[in-house]
Amino acid sequence: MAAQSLRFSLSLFSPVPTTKQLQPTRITSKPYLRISKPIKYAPIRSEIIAPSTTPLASNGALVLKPSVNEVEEGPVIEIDRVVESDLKENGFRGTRKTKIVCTIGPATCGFDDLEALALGGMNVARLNMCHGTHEWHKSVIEKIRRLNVEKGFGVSIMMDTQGSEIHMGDLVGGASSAKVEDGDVWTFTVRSYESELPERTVSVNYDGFAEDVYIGDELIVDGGMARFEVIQKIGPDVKCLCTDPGLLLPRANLTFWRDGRLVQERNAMLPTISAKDWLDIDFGLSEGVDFIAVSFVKSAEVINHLKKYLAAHPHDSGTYVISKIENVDSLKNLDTIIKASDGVMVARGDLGAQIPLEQVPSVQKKIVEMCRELKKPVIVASQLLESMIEYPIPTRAEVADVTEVIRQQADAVMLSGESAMGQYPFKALSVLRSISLRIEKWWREENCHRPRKVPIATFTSPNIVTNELCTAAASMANKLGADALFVYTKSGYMASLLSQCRPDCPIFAFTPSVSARRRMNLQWGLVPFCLNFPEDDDNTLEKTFAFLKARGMIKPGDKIISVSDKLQSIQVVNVPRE
Ligand SMILES: Nc1ncnc2c1ncn2[C@@H]1O[C@H](COP(=O)(O)OP(=O)(O)O)[C@@H](O)[C@H]1O
Ligand SMILES: C=C(OP(=O)(O)O)C(=O)O
Ligand SMILES: [K+]
Ligand SMILES: [Mg+2]
Repeated sequence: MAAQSLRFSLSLFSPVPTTKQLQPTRITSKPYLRISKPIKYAPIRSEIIAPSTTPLASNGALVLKPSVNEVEEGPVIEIDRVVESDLKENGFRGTRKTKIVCTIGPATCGFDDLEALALGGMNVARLNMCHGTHEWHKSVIEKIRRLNVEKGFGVSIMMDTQGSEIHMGDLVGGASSAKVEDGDVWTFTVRSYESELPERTVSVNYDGFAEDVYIGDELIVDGGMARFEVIQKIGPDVKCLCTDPGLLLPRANLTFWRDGRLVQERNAMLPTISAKDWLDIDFGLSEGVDFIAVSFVKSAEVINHLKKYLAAHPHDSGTYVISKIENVDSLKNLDTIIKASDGVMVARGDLGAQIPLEQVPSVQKKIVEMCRELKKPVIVASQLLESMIEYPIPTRAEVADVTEVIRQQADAVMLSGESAMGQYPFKALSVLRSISLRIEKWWREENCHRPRKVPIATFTSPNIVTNELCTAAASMANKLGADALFVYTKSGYMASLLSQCRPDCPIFAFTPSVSARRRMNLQWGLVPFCLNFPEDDDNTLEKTFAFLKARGMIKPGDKIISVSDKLQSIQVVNVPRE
């Protein structure tokens, strides 16, 4: 029996491809239609060519200028090398559609670790600003950029704010965890200690905490990692008796319950984006991050405010704002929050501390469905493979949970502690990849397409036409058994509409903008390419075919459905022999 299950595990969770198995990804040719052999992989310029109409970021990392090399070599198509290898190995339809976000932490911050994650299929690296210094995050960002540039990956970067819910500070002596036993008395304090905290003392980030809390309140750490009862208040110190033993982790979230109900008033006084968060956001912008995930969003206002701030910021190149749904207020305002955001994260960790755990699965399902209806990408996060922080294989229950997320067709799944500080980050990634491939295949074979009802109010009038065009193209692709959908897109909007239709075939999204390419990394079924064809070019499709053929990515006879916003047209084309 043991041997059987071992065999099963090994075949299900296939190993990460090695560097050798993967081909370089650059496709370059001169002239356009006569394809020379792909040139040798060259040491790379910082970023890609943009047409003169693309707004340029003043951030060094994002300035889009053609290098001398490109001018000489002609147009360039860039695709993440792992995606390219996936397309070749698994076939177009078999290419993984669900995207993977990995939180980077001490277990994965080395260059080789990041490379292994990129090889294993990480699409987006998440940096959690609850932890680490700017210096630490900057070095991770630099390593990822270097990997992208030198090794041909297309990994995007998401910065996740700390937010200002009530949470603990670091533990005494910088410990990574502290055990609390039944009957222990701990002090939760708002005092600031110049030197070391006394034993059994925990600092709390919210100044009003000692005044607001009542004797008899229940204090829950991280949704139940440990529980206390407030027994005494002495100025800034609140003495609490442990009623349910467990583990305290640094900066753990705290919630308060009175008469069996979550106490929320005090949280309402805290800003969603704290002073620290604004500094982190400025840092993220100067580093050119692709996504900013905002923790503990309560309403759409804060997202609108942040988006205005980004639009006016000299370093912004269209950074996407992701709202994390993780508290009761966000559930009350879901519709407006989703509409205001560029994407959403179901942050099940904190969410599970604020609503009864048994409600989390149905809330997740509802949010994923709403995001599909409102055409916004959605990430399902936290505890997907929690046991893999310690063990090399997941529990059957975790496999069932991930399976359900993939069946719900969320855009992305996320690893937190599993990749940040776990013992098996690469195995955890491989498990996510294997389950995605398996369940997506099942979905295609069972023909599970269901037309989605889309509220018409979601679209402004020009977008209604674009939406109809995309819906029709995706439906044709399924009915005609197309090998791929092609879309030429500047901002990624049309690609996003196609992705929302969840077609059987991959969507090759060609964009001149490197930042748009990276933002598309979060969306289901999109295969983002950077492509620098001039905007007024009439032979874009033929040239694209020529490049992809030279690369061995398409072959004569492949059926392609190409969608163009400019011409408001759908073309069905078989890749020509010449
Ligand atoms: N940048 C980092 N530096 C150190 N540890 C980190 C970092 N990012 C994540 N971790 C560790 O991984 C754990 C899980 O990550 P995550 O779920 O993102 O954070 P949290 O537990 O604060 O919600 C954290 O509790 C922390 O121990
Ligand atoms: C993703 C989450 O947020 P964080 O890890 O930042 O607490 C969560 O709470 O599930
Ligand atoms: K966070
Ligand atoms: Mg959270």
